[in-house]
Amino acid sequence: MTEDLLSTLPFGTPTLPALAGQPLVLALAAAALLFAIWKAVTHTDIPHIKGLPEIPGALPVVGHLFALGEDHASTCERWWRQHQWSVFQIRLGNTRAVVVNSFDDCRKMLVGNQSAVIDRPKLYTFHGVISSTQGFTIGSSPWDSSCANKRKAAGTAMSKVAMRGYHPMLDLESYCIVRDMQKDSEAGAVEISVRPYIQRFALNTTLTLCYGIRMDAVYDTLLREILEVGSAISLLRSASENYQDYIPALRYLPNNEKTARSKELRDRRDAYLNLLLDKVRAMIKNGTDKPCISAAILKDEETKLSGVEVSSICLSLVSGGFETIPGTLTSCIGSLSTPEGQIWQDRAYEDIKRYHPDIRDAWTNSFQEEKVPYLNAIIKEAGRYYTVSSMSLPRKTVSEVNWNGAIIPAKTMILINAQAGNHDVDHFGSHAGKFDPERWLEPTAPGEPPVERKSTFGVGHLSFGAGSRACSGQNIAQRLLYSALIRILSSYKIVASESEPPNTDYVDYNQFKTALVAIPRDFKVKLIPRDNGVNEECLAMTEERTKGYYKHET
Ligand code: HEM
Repeated sequence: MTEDLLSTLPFGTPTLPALAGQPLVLALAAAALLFAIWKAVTHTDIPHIKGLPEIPGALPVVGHLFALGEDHASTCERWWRQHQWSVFQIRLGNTRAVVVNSFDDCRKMLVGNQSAVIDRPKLYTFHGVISSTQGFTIGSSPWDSSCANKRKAAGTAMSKVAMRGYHPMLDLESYCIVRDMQKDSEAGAVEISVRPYIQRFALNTTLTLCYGIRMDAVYDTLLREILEVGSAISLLRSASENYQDYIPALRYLPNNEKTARSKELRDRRDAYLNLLLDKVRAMIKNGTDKPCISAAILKDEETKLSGVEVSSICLSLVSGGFETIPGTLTSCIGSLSTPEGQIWQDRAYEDIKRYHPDIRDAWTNSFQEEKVPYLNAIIKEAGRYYTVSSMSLPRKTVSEVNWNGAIIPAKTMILINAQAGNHDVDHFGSHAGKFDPERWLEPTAPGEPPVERKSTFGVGHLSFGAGSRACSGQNIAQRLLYSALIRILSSYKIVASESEPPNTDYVDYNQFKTALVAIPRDFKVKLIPRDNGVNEECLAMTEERTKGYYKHET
């Protein structure tokens, strides 16, 4: 065949090299094609960062997404310990991310580089579909002047000074927890699940702040709709649930279920947000509105914020607290109900009595300040141990970060593994994996009252983040946890159910590892009244005092 071909060519044609080269050219072309394909399937928004280790085993197209599994925080913690790299890079599909694990490195990244890591990444499903109507929440807004304005307005609304105006709300909502626990547990005779009461508490407080509206029933339809939609949206923000954020081709699949589900949730959320704002408008018209963020803005009293910014602030506050507070407080009660936890409860009760010798005084003066050291220690430990937002909220660099000589470029996603940092034995000691409120107390001689240990870094753990985009609701969150816990612990001794006990493992307590905020597994407790007579008296007294507050219930 080759000879036949050769015989047809004119004399002098450079036939031999061409023919000899043909397979070579084909091979080169094939290699170039393969290289181009390889480049395309391993391409990332940010090229490989020199000098920063990358976890081996990234696959084409998906990168480390499959290897990360459902529980990103625990997988990254394991990689840290296995490779001895606290800071490493991974690939989430087409997105390069830097993961930070140890306590000291998390602190150094968030505080030492706070202007560089002030941004948040934009994700296709959450930003492009779910947030297309009400604007981005503060926690998901990229850093710009609008985000700065929203953050400032939220900061003012939740400052220590503003908190004074919320005493009636804290009084009423923490009272409602005990009122309904007392009723539903038949004064301790029936085991109950505590989470629904705490969910209503968390949601009502932020709804009151934002709209001056609350719901009295634990299973109110609107309340449950807000909680259900919020939780479903939280699931759609997780990387493991949403591959289309990192593998763009998936967005174009026919019958894209994620997009359809996102649109459905967006519409349901729009419906209740509009309903709430309409209620505020109606109350303003009738002169019955309560002081709240949206009424102030609707009446154009103070700000230069746009309508979308107002919705965004209200949405941020409502979604900021409705899962984090129940996640932390429910799990905390789970740990306190164990045999060991009951000893801490007794010590807390003793400390409450030290500051409020008459328990009725703990009811009238429990929401103005956080002064009982043992309770503060329990709250800190609950925040640390149950890191409800295990991978925090993602950050993005706006400028280069020089990380021990490796240059992390602008626009790189930064993931803070708060769960790993909060259980870092190098920082919290060898018992970092144990729930122990007393780690936050100074060692004292027997018989001496508990004294809080001063923290050198914010609240002392990473659960509220840190630096330029730290949790805006941190002050109010601490006060909410405190005002609920002091009343619950002064009313009851809490004992875990034998048939449905709590799961107190700091990873496994969470039933949905893929969600942005943990949802504790269900459990039940028995409430043993400390003094039924005093409980009834405190409830009656608070019922009377809070009668006039926030009548506008749905
Ligand atoms: C136990 C309760 C809470 C926990 C554990 C928690 C945790 C967090 C975390 C980890 C962040 C991201 C911080 C960072 O990137 O460094 C955050 C941001 C935020 N939180 Fe909280 N939070 C809690 C309660 C609340 C409450 C009650 C509100 C509002 C009423 C709230 C409002 C916000 C807002 C607005 C942001 C966004 C800040 C920004 O991006 O600039 N949080 N929170």
